Amino acid sequence: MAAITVDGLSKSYDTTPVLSNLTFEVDVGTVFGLLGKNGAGKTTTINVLTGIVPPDTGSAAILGLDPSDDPEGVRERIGVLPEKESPPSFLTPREYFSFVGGVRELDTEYVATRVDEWAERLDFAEKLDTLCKDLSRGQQQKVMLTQAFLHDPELVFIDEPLANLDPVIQERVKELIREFQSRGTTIVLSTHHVEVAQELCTHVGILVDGAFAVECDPRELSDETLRDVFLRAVEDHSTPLYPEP
Ligand SMILES: Nc1ncnc2c1ncn2[C@@H]1O[C@H](COP(=O)(O)OP(=O)(O)OP(=O)(O)O)[C@@H](O)[C@H]1O
Repeated sequence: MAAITVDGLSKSYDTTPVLSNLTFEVDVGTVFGLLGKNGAGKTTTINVLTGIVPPDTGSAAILGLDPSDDPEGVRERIGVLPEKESPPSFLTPREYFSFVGGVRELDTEYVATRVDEWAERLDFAEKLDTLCKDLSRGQQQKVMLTQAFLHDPELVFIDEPLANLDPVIQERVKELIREFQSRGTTIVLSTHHVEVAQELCTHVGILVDGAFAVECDPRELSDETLRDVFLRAVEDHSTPLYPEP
């Protein structure tokens, strides 16, 4: 069963095309990796699928809902960790989670229990009552990851899940992603960490010129790594900065 169906999606900013007839499906319970060079359109894809940005043409179904027609309905059902997002500087993590719990109409005790569990797993319990402006970038990332999963959504979009996290916490986040996947949660992650995508993803799409140049199951690669596949797909032949005279 498909958690996400994307059909002929196109999006331009002014006259510059970013997505061109992008078509794909993500099955329920998949960890789907969205790969591509800087500016390839990964964040734009997530923004269209989460109802933040309207597409020019094409359609998408997210858990059966159209993000253009019912963006609130989509956002209720999914979790999102957007790129470059921080928790509000003027709230503590605990206050922020209570705010998110309120917006998502979650039971107060349920939120308190989930927050304690995530703070324990990601090692930020001692920072729950510190203003977010005084948290490190990694601690802010832990808070943002927690809010994305707080309501135990069926589908979660994460832009760079491991950004700013130390190697110990990176391993714990990978464990958490695997745990959620084994319970049937669908996870879409956009990342430049090709090795992490190879480790975690059950499917990847490599965006080139607005559509997937390659779609594959990285676990099935035998002769080459996902990095090799990526480099071949984007064919990045750089010229020397200082050519031989
Ligand atoms: N609001 C906007 N207005 C105009 N151009 C935009 C806007 N948002 C993104 N773009 C452009 O669209 C292209 C795709 O951007 P996007 O952020 O989707 O790429 P990305 O694959 O996520 O890149 P990165 O890996 O660098 O984060 C870029 O050229 C970017 O400059």
